[in-house]
Amino acid sequence: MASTPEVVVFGAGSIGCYVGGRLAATGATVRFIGRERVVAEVRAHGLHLTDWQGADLKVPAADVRIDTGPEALSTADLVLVTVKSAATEEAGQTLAPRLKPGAIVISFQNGLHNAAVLRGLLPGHTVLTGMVPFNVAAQGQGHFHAGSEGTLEVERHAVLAPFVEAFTRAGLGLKQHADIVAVQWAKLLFNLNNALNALANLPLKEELSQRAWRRCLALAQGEALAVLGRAGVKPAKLTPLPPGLIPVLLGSPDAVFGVLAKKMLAIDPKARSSMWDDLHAGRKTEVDYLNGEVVRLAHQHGVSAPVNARLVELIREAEGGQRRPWTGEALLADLKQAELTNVS
Ligand SMILES: NC(=O)C1=CN([C@@H]2O[C@H](COP(=O)(O)OP(=O)(O)OC[C@H]3O[C@@H](n4cnc5c(N)ncnc54)[C@H](OP(=O)(O)O)[C@@H]3O)[C@@H](O)[C@H]2O)C=CC1
Ligand SMILES: CC(C)(CO)C(=O)C(=O)O
Repeated sequence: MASTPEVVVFGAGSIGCYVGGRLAATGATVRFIGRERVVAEVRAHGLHLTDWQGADLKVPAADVRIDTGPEALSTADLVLVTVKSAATEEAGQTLAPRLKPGAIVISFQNGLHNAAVLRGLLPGHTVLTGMVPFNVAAQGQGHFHAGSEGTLEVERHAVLAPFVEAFTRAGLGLKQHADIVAVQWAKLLFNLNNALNALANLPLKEELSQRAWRRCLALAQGEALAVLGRAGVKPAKLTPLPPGLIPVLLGSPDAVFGVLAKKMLAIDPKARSSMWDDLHAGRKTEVDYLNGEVVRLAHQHGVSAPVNARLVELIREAEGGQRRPWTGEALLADLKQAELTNVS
């Protein structure tokens, strides 16, 4: 490995530009691979990375190495895969013939199986599961803003040692976990809100400030927790409150929630979920990799998950162009009805 390891971001979008941009702005050697639209934007404006706590970093256009082609992969020591889940297989196929021996790959994606998909396509390489806890919104003109807190998390592995300092210097952290599956499930419980946020068509903070939307999330999480219990999966504790108690907190009245869940509401007022981004841009969402995983696990264990199945159905409907103007109350009634009739 060269004295300064080379990091390549595969999938320069919100997460890729933000994480890679902060690494580049603080001295790491980073190259980006992305689509023409993002490449043109970043070449024109450079990268501007801000966060909700006031961090403000820039990489001038002349210093950003970004391309649509995969050439940068051949010299990468570490590849961060930051495409949406449906694009993981194609990403792996692009990486496979180009990575040099010993190159390491981290999947910084939501969902459960992206690293496994990459591992299957990249035998001989160490592929690690990562987790991004914070929200990033693309603001245009190369500006990416992180609207909530958290440090990057990753599966524990000795190969990470040469890279930890760069992530720390960038203010991103790189917390290593022995049980990354537990971390992924804990994150997925939060990501059950992605579908709700997309249907609400509201910023996350506004949505989570309304009890009816929180009660929808409590229903989806409660159902998922019951399925996890049945499957013997214990989600990690990523917040001061254990995962099992979060639905109770979510169900509390607005005034109580506002006081008890200050941290959960410490979100940039404009931030929305990545699923809202996808629906808004007319792209297929990751709902199958989030709520769909709860439905699949339920079926594997001989039970059903009607609330999450209904959310998958509603998001598919919205992907197909049918956008209903949901209120939290109307969706809550719909989800309770799905639970009652229990067809999933
Ligand atoms: N945004 C957020 O706040 C958070 C997102 N995440 C997760 O992080 C992952 C990435 O999300 P996000 O950054 O929002 O996604 P984006 O859609 O913003 O970024 C992914 C980018 O990769 C591009 N891409 C896909 N395939 C290729 C390819 N073969 N070659 C080059 N570029 C490619 C996409 O282009 P195109 O769309 O044209 O295919 C897109 O521009 C997801 O799993 C998401 O759930 C996790 C935490 C927070
Ligand atoms: C950070 C969070 C939970 C919400 O933005 C997310 O993961 C997403 O939008 O996909």
